[in-house]
Amino acid sequence: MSTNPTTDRIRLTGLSARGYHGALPFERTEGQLFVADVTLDLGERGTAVAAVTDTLSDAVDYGQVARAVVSVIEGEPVNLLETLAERIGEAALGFPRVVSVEVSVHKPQAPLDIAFDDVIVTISRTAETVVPEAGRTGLKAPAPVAAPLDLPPSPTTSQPSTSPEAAAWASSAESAGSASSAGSLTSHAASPAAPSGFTSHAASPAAPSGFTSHAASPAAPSGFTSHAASPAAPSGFTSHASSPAAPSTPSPASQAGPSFGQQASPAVPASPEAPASSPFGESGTYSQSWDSASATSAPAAPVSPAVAASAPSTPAVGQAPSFGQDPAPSAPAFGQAPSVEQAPAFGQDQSAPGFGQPGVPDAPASPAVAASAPSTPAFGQAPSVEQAPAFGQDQSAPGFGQPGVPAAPASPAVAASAPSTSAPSTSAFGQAPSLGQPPAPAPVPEPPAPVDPAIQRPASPVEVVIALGGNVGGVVAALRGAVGTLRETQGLTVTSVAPLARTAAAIDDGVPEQPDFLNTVVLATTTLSPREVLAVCQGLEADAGRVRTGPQGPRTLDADLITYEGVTLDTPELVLPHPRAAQRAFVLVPWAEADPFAEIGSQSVSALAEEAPDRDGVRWLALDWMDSDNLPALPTGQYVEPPVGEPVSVSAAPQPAAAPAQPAAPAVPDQPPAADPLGGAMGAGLVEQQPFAPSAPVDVAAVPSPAAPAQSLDQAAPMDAAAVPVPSYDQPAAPSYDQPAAPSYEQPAAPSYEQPAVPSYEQPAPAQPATSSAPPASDDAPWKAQLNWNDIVGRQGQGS
Ligand SMILES: Nc1ncnc2c1ncn2[C@@H]1O[C@H](COP(=O)(O)OP(=O)(O)OP(=O)(O)O)[C@@H](O)[C@H]1O
Ligand SMILES: Nc1nc2c(c(=O)[nH]1)N=C(CO)CN2
Repeated sequence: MSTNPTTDRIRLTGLSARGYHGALPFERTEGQLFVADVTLDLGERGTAVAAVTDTLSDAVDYGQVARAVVSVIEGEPVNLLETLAERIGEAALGFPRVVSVEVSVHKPQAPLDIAFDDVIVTISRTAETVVPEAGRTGLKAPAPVAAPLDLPPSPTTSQPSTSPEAAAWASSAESAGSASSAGSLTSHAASPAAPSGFTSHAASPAAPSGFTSHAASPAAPSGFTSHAASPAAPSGFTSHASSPAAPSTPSPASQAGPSFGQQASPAVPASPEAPASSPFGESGTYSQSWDSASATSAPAAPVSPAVAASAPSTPAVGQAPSFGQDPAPSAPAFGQAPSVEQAPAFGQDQSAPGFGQPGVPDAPASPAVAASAPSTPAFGQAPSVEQAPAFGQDQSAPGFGQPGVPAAPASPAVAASAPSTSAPSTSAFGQAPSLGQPPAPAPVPEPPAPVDPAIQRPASPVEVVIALGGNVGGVVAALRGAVGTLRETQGLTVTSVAPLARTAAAIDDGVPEQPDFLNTVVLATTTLSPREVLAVCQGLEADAGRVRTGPQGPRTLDADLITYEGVTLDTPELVLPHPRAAQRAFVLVPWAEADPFAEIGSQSVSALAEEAPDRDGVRWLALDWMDSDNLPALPTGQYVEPPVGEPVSVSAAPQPAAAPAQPAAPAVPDQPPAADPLGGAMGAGLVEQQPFAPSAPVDVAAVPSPAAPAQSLDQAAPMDAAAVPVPSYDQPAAPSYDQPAAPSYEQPAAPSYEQPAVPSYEQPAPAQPATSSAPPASDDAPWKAQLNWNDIVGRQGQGS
């Protein structure tokens, strides 16, 4: 790296946000996680002054750097990681005292069709080497976060320049000015929230000659003049933007031209696709209804759709909506700042790796995901964060600061509320207000502490539901591993593990067919915040080496947070309850098994399960799949279309389901991987099904062993044995699971039958031969092995 190890440096790692970068169309519409590590080289003794004065304005405010980086990630989409890294480098170099920078950009969810941990592009740049991109003329050093974002000055406030925020503003201004390198620096800094007529006189005495700021934001009210725009750009830099992506990334909100005091913050590089294109970006509100956990709940002021959608990139505070709009001091407008949620994260030490996810470094498992995803600075930004750990939550909630659980988001949200509630006589940065700043600001009525339910930890454990599924690779192992990890995750207690369900892939029309899934649901209680639980889920996926080839492509492990007790949420990062869970039998069926009285959105999970469009795709359930040594040899079994016209009245109830075969069923056990029975490729297993012998059809797969019997969802349903030609165990052609010949994923012994090399999902083996009564598996979808129709569960035993 070009940063010099002998010089002073600041490192920010795991800065995470959702971006829409990539060359593939779905990457532009769906977005994905990007993580940045940034090392700022401050030169020799670059921190010395700050260390002596202990004053933020003499330091590089890493909170602002973090926000700037996230703004770039959430900003204008680019094709390449290289470009993204370059822009982040530009943003970082835009800060005073930063002489060079190393940037690593991670794309852990990159659309590769093989398992991988991460894709990382690392660049090193110095101020001199930053090259403006074509089409970005004049944007050499985008002001990372325009200082005005710190300031919610109000035109209706009698003493705008003396508010705490103004003090912070002035502080920032001074910081920027004093830090500015010699030379003319013109900053056309956007000022998203600057109120009409507001003029900042916070010019720094140290501001270099020629430093001129033009508030260029479309939302910047006329009359606003800032002499303290962005943090100083390096020598020779001319900044025309307050935010890297702002000028070229019109967000719906910005285009809507919200007036000052309203929710949207146009100058912020809102995620280009959010809200319109974000899969979860639909307009909506989030609200929270903590029961016992609402120690510091904000007035659940609904967030406007625009805000909710663009929350992560909306510098709420700076908007000063409450000041401009609501004369009431209690200004619930503060409560609407989804930003609040986010601010704290940046004030925190982001260096801590993921929590509860040992071995999953930066990306999804990192608390940074939960903590830093949003870029919205709240209330005076970082300073607040560092002040008040309040939050009213149990900061000692297990899960942090414990072995394997780095203490990262220790006081995540907290501080959000601090700024204006803390001593107003002190600048928001906690600095002595004497450093060229205006006099101590007059006390401003305390707004209610804003609370973002996404990052709020409950005071006492709440129930959560996590759905797990996968259809590529060693899914059984992945699912077991995920449950094991959840059990070990501090702050989370697994209370129940649902049966394992084999389910047909529920995918939209037009999406290529893919192997059946194995799905389950984990019930737990937690003291983690919703975002933290989401981060845990994403860590599970990373642990499993999640493979994704597209939005609905097969995956090694998908872990979704289905419900979090008492919280509804609609943000790009997290929607609660999960927006599609109520229509997904592959979630509802196992969930209902684990908790027959469960509800989602006040509806019975059991009832919804029966109505779900993919209900017929639930092929069987295995109860003790976590511990059983007798899982079906075929994790996804055989697929046999139900006999047409034949009344089927079979359930997979324990007894009949244990009957392993029907005569008509093909004998096609999968080959378990010889070396790693649990880690074998599930997809491969699906495509490599081979008959023992055409003359000895065996239905091994689709039927759980007696030890792990298929579980009828409708056990009360009478079984019409007569209508079901279910062979007995005595049938010689139907080997039981006790038979050594029956391969099992639990039985490492290599199967005796000969198999070709294990094909991969991408390289399917030849289709299985059909039996007399079963339709042949198609060549183009060999995993779609025939389903034993008596393995379909529920529906009064009717297969479909
Ligand atoms: N309740 C939630 N649980 C999990 N992820 C969520 C949730 N709400 C929003 N998300 C976001 O959805 C994004 C995409 O998730 P993921 O890639 O798992 O989707 P998917 O598996 O393709 O589809 P689905 O979410 O329908 O299973 C994640 O980055 C995450 O931030
Ligand atoms: N059967 C099944 N189908 C799916 C599943 C899943 O887990 N099981 N997950 C999906 C996206 O997460 C899409 N479709």
